[in-house]
Amino acid sequence: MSAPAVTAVTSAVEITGVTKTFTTRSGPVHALTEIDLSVAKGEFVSLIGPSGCGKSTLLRLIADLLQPTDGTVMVNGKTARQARLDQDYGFAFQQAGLLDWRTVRANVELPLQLHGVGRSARRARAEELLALVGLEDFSGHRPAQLSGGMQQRVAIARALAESPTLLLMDEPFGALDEMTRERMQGELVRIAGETGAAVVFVTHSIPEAVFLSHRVVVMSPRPGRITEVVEVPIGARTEDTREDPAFFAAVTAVREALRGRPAGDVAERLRDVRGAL
Ligand SMILES: Nc1ncnc2c1ncn2[C@@H]1O[C@H](COP(=O)(O)OP(=O)(O)OP(=O)(O)O)[C@@H](O)[C@H]1O
Repeated sequence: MSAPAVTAVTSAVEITGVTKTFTTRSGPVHALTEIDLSVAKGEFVSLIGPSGCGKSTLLRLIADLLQPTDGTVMVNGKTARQARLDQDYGFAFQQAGLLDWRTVRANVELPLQLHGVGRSARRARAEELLALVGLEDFSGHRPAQLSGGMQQRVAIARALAESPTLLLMDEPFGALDEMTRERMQGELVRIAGETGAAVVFVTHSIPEAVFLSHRVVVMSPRPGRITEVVEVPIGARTEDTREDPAFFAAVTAVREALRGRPAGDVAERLRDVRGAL
């Protein structure tokens, strides 16, 4: 008998037929219904939709912080639980969530320390990550001595500590001013590119979703479902990307989808824009 064929796992996340209903005192809350979503390795996908449509719930299902009522969530070809045990993903939230009494470097080292990595290896890894996020000169500072954007960069470095192949981010730049936010978006694109990590990113901002993502997943109000997936046909992101007609075309497509109108194909939309110029 021949050995079963070994198929390479190409998906970082594979969500199939997922429904999530919360049981509350005032009855069931149908947060998500019929969710199918696949995120390829190294792909950047944003989730966008009205408040309460289940974006954070979906992220928490991927992270195995919640279990689906129905359906399956696979991460790197394993169950979400196994992926959590294997530390396949890093998580970053709106609040940087740093420990004030630890130095910046000690914050980045924390997940490594919790998993028994030795002192010198931890330190070397933390220094490497702080350089990656441009904070090598601040490793001895306390979080309170840093700006909001710098704290968020520390949180990203910490999320990357164990070289996850998947980053789960829940509005990590939501509390930052617009200029810092744009700079952080540029940094994140670079970091994702350099580490090769797939990213699932929750945001309320259409331009942010478009700037960052290969695909933008648009969700409807409760019970949350995926109504459109908008492909963003923009190559390497640069300072000029936000002024590119392709960027505007993708922003318009996502906005239309959020309004419940068909987003259409962004490349076609772009041809129309160029034709009209
Ligand atoms: N632990 C919970 N118990 C009961 N209901 C919950 C729980 N967590 C979320 N919900 C409900 O599920 C729905 C989706 O919530 P979720 O936080 O995922 O939405 P969201 O799209 O991330 O919202 P926002 O954009 O406002 O952050 C909401 O109606 C919320 O009240």
